[in-house]
Amino acid sequence: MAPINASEVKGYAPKEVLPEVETDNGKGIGYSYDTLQETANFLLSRTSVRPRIGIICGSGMGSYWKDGSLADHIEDPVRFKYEDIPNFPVSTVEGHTGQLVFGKLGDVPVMAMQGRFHYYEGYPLWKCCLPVRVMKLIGIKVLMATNAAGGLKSAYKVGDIMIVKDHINMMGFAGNNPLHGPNDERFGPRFPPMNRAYNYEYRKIAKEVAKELSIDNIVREGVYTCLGGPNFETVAELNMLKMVGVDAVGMSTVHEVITARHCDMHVFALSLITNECVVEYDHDAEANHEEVLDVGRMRQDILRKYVTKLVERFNKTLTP
Ligand SMILES: O=P(O)(O)O[C@H]1O[C@H](CO)[C@@H](O)[C@H]1O
Ligand code: HPA
Repeated sequence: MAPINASEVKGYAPKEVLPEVETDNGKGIGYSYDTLQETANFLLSRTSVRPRIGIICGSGMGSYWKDGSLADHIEDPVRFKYEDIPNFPVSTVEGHTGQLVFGKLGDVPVMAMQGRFHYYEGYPLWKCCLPVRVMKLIGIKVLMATNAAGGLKSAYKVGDIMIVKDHINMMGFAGNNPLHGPNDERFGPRFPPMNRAYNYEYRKIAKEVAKELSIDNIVREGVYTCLGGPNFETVAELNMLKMVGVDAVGMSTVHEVITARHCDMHVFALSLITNECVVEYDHDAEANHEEVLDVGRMRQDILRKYVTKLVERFNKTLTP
């Protein structure tokens, strides 16, 4: 039988368009501390902003809709396209602009990622989380991760904002973890605890601020899980996740949080519920990325105000 030429198979991406899976020149999994320090030094030498809070803008939040998004409201911005940053991956998902923005949100210096990296794009988890380690090396103390997620808990409505209380690392159950491979103690310990991953004080502040802004009627608290994607879930998969206590489903964040906690950053995370998870068979609705982006746009003003206030409050908890 004649061998199949993979490049002629429909849907096969030729090697040159796939992101490279890199292994630090064969020395191990992930980039070395020194390599990431080079990336941090590159950024620090090109901006005078010294952020202590790093924000990851999820799908439709700060990435896609110009002028109203969080990242577009950062004052005195210094922007770096991902492709211009040494060792950085590039964003390939619609709604993820692909740039780092340094500047001020309210009166707080921040660094925002306008677009994140996902496993389904072809990046290994350690590479999806590389920016978190770079954040650590530039002096950031708090990671605020935002994402778009499907609402699994029946009480959740599209447009709700869920404060993440905890996560279930489904990909980790199968041995896929951003910390897989040799451990560099300069980042953190071999066996980091994860029972206090989502900072209790920040969750409490987030509930108070929701009241102050009169958005407590749409702010919830729940458990997030990340699946590998890129397909949305089957009915059976969603029902299984519901049974084990998942409230919202996405394809990101969990590995970023693990990486941040490993290197002792404080973590706060928000999910914007962009669609209802379909848990019955006799239902016509189908999850789709356009709806995810549309709901991001619908909520961008509220999210921007909420995140800006949270950043101001979290910053007050940090010692000068
Ligand atoms: O988690 P973020 O990046 O917000 O995006 C979510 O939305 C996309 C699916 O529509 C997936 O990338 C999923 O993870
Ligand atoms: O329903 C979803 N499932 C997985 N990821 C998602 N990201 C936004 N919505 C969803």
